[in-house]
Amino acid sequence: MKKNPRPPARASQSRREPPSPEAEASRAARPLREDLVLQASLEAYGFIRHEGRLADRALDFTLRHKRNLYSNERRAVAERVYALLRRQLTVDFLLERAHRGFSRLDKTRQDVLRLATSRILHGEPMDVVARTSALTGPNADALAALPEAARALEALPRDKRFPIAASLPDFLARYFREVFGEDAERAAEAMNERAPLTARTNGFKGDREKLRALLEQEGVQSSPTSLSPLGLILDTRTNAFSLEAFREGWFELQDEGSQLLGMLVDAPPTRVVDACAGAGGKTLQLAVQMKNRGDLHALDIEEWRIEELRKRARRAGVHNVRTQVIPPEGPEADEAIAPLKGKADRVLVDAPCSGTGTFRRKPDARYRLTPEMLADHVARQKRLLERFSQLVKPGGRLIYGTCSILRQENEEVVQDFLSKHPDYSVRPVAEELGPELGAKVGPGPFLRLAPHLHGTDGFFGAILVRAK
Ligand SMILES: C[S@@+](CC[C@H](N)C(=O)[O-])C[C@H]1O[C@@H](n2cnc3c(N)ncnc32)[C@H](O)[C@@H]1O
Repeated sequence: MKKNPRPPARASQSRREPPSPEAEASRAARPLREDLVLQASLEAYGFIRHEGRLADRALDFTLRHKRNLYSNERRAVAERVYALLRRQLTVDFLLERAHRGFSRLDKTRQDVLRLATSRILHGEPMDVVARTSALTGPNADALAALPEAARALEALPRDKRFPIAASLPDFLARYFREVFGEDAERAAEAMNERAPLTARTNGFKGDREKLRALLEQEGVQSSPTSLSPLGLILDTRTNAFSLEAFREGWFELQDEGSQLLGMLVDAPPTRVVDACAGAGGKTLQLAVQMKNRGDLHALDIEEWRIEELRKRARRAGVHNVRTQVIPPEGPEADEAIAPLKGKADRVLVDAPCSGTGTFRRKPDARYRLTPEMLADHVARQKRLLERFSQLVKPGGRLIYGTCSILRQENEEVVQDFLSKHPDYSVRPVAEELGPELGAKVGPGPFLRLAPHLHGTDGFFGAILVRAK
């Protein structure tokens, strides 16, 4: 085979004329052109590690400009970059021990070694990795020294080993230990797994079994989620956005944990506020709960997110949403929401947070987070709860949620709010979800989800009821 065959003419026709399934299947079976995969992986990883770009954007950008890569090669680039991000601190630790001159190598050489080491950690044979990474001399020898470096890691005392083995910055490793105790290793391991591709059935179109049958007709196998009654887990290789069922609004991609948080709202067909609506993941779910009746106010500070929400609402057949872009802080923010004061039966505050529950999907986020940023998140969460609680009418409910596993952003924010608002009390989530499901998502009165226990992203949810 030629090393760099010219891309077939169809490759540039991209979207409107996708390759036939037969052509795609035969390409997927070809061996990877390792030099091209390595080059693209280095570029994307370099953007993330050395320029601080977000992983999904860096990969999008790189792969958009590498039109000559086949789909199996694109997948390999994405998988290898994500796999390395999940193990970045482990890989660096091992290489610093396995290669004496590692820190003096130029960035690209270091990254070649990092990608190679990560592939070995993920089970690829060492000789294949060395050959396909074009490593020679001391750089190839370093791979052979990895098992000894791994033994050195194993020999460290637990508190030193855990952050490195889990690839968590020290302060996060400490919080993981505080939250999960003896289970911290298992919790962190599960955060380093790949997340499932989960859909939420749009109840306006039909039920989950009907959606399952429709997906099967399009060649996509799925299985029901075990906790959310609305979810289906799709084969991760599915390009969900290209499916007819998606285009016709039958489903949205939404993690099962996020679906469970949405279920806590139990929105009646009256007046409901989704205060941090973003692109509307939960807004669309609430619209179904409301049977498209009443007023569902979707607020956010970002115009582009609200614009996306509008598009998704049209596709989903949602008619009761009123969108509003609001200022983030200060008297203007209060003024913007003043007409809703004391009028809402439900207010959902799905607060911006550290995202520590979503490391499966965003493995690079952990390296960006600092204790100072965490403190900023907490301060903002308290301000948002304070502001949006004013919209709850007597007897109404305030639902607070995050995709964080950290107590500081969850229980502590709720406790702080309750200490200032004696007219609010906690409604245990089991009362909302029923005893069977409720028993699985605790412990305690809150929704507390984690990948190692529930197979979902990490989520927190609290229902706070305002006295009549
Ligand atoms: C966790 S995301 C929401 C996700 C969304 N609810 C969903 O289910 O897809 C948090 C959102 O809060 C928004 N936000 C940040 N500060 C805000 C503020 N002061 N007021 C309202 N929304 C805010 C962000 O723009 C972001 O879209």
